[in-house]
Amino acid sequence: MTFEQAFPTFTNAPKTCRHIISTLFCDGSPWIQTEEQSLWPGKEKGNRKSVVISKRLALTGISKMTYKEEFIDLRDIFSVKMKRRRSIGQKRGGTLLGLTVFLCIRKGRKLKQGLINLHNLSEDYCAIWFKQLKEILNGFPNRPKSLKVIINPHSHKGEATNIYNEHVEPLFKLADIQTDVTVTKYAGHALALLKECDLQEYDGILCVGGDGSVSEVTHGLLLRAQMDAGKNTNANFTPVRAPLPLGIISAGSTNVLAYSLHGICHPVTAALHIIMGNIQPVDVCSFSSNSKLLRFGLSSMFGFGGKTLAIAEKHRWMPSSQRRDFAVVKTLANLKPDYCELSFLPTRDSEFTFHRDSKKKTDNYDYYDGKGQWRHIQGQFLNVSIMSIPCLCSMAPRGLAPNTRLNDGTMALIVVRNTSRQEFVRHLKRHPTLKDQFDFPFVETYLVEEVKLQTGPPHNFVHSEYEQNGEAHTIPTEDIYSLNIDGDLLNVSSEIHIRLHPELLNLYGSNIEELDNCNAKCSCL
Ligand SMILES: Nc1ncnc2c1ncn2[C@@H]1O[C@H](COP(=O)(O)OP(=O)(O)OP(=O)(O)O)[C@@H](O)[C@H]1O
Repeated sequence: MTFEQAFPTFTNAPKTCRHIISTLFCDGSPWIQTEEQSLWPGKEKGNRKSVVISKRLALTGISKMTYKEEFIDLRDIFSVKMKRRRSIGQKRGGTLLGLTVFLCIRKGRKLKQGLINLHNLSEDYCAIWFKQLKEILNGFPNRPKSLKVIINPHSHKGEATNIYNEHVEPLFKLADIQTDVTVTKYAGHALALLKECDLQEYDGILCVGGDGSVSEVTHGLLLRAQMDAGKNTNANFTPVRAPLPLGIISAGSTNVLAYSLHGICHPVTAALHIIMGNIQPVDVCSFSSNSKLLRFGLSSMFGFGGKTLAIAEKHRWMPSSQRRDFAVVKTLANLKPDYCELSFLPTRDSEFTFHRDSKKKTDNYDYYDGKGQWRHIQGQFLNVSIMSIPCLCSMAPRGLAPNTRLNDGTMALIVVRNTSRQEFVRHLKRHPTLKDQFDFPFVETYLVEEVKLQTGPPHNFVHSEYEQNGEAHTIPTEDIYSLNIDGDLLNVSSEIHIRLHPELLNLYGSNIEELDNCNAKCSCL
């Protein structure tokens, strides 16, 4: 008797489901070639494979299955559970109904949970399949068993804990991932924790929060790696890679890293990337001053970006969405350029790009005449951005730096020279549109490996005033300026040296190549 004759209801199930079930029972070798994994191997009825599989299914005694999705493969499974009927309040035992297989399903950039119910009343059959599936799941690389979770309870609208408890923790439980949760009590708590906790207990770190929290955890994790490797961070050192991958559950207002990584802010997608062990290496920058390491980070802004964050931080009492818009408007109202000297090393293996008429730059430019040579520019700048990731966010769905990638070994250096407020606003307003935000004569972009940023000639210095014998005196003090590093504010007074370190950090996630298809809308300009 064929399988179809034995179990007529099963013939209506999607072919891919039959394919999955069959692969579970190929003794010793549950795998089918890649090209066959996403589709039923034989389209024509009665071919050799389908007959073999049908026989196997007949032997297993599968009586019924339900599943709506198509095109899945074994690697999409992240959990298997025994399915039992239990009366209300009953916690153990119950009548066995079969197995439930949990799957990760991709819908565009989103990942969601799916399931297949395999109905079978035999304890013996279910025990065998359960064991075999568990073995398969344990064999997948990078899937974490234990995570250190760090939650900032104050991020954005204070929703981080809820987001974790409602959307993430149940999935981790389903996937049998152990978690050790710390809810931070003060700014800098995550950094202190990562400096001293025993990381060997964990397979990965998870940060639930906004950009500032992610930045602190990224820095903490990389700093810890340097401490463990005995690196002297006060010299021009070559950093070692972070020991554990980092997962990000976005709970902030802008969530630049989460957007750049997942293309969307969706806690379930982020959680499933972690569960499935999807790893994406990213390039990281180190920020040093006077040969002293200040910070590891992924993006930085000086000028408009730094001042906006400084104002936003001073108005933390405002709701976060209003705070950001308020800070943008206030900084625009007082728009002033800063004098700045920039030295940079263009990327060796890629042409740096100009987005303005190069003829107009002859007065300021020491033209690049070979690869690997330092270049220098100086003048009055409204904003300088240095970014090792594309920095996607709702205000810039294609990215603040769409000309770089997560791990392409380059940083984007974007320089906005002094211009009128009106022109600068035009440049900002292009970020959420499909128009090129760099196509202005006052904007220049380069792909670089290293940057030195020096600001504030004597006439720009901050002066402190005092009175002596009735006379007013001024003392020039150091020029302190605000640097926005991944949404965290850093006040600096001397030259900043920014170096790129390719693939220094592994993140749980995937690479988003099709940036232009993102439909997010601007909310602040
Ligand atoms: N318990 C805490 N109390 C106060 N500050 C905290 C606490 N935990 C973390 N922080 C700090 O809060 C800062 C901002 O956090 P985060 O970026 O997560 O929120 P946000 O600013 O609301 O989000 P976004 O940056 O997306 O607007 C971080 O720099 C972090 O160091």
